Amino acid sequence: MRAGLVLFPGTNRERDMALALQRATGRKPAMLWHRDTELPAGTDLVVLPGGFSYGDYLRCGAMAAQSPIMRAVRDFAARGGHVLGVCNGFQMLTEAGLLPGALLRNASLRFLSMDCHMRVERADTPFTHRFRPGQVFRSTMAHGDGNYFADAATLDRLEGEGLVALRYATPEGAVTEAANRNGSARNIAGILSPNLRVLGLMPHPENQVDPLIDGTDGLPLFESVAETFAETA
Ligand SMILES: NC(=O)CC[C@H](N)C(=O)O
Repeated sequence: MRAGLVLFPGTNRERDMALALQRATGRKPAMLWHRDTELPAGTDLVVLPGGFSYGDYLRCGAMAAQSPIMRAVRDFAARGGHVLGVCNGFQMLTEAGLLPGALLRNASLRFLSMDCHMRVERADTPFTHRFRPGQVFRSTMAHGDGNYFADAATLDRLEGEGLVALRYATPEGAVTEAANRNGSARNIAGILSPNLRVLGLMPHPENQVDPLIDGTDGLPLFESVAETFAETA
């Protein structure tokens, strides 16, 4: 799999993300710069990693969504390309109109840096097929603006079309208010585009890809997308 990892001024999770992709695919991702106007030929997956792009000025992800490379990312997605946005990357995807809704300030108005658990709502997508349906996995949240919001009609459509990929849940898999630390609508942690090829999620699965650091709960996500492109390994 040929992955391209986009760096913006203020991105800070690119090394962890690069390592996660390398572990799953055996290949280093291409490091791309926000001023680039084209993706490398043969790119299978574009990854927008976490951080504080442009210092979170205006709104998280708002300025990144206007950067030159995002035009190429939009075109790539329109041609059916696969895109993964994690945390600040998810915020960019909503700001760029590639996913619906918005990430508002956490309900507590505090930056949250803590473990969380997610339940896999769809295990038949390019990003999740190595999980079992309903599987709960542990991850980490580290954000000030992770409170997923969309109007009721959009939420109903997302649910109706099966585009909610991940929900905050207890370790036992119960979708409760207490498990939803940032206040996201309907406990939504991650959503998909209608063609299932764009995934945005707030927690950081790239934190859990090494048994010696914090376990490997996040690895199936990267292995799923790597397997999707096994033929271009
Ligand atoms: N870890 C991140 O990507 C954080 C995203 C964004 N800067 C926020 O605080 O919400």
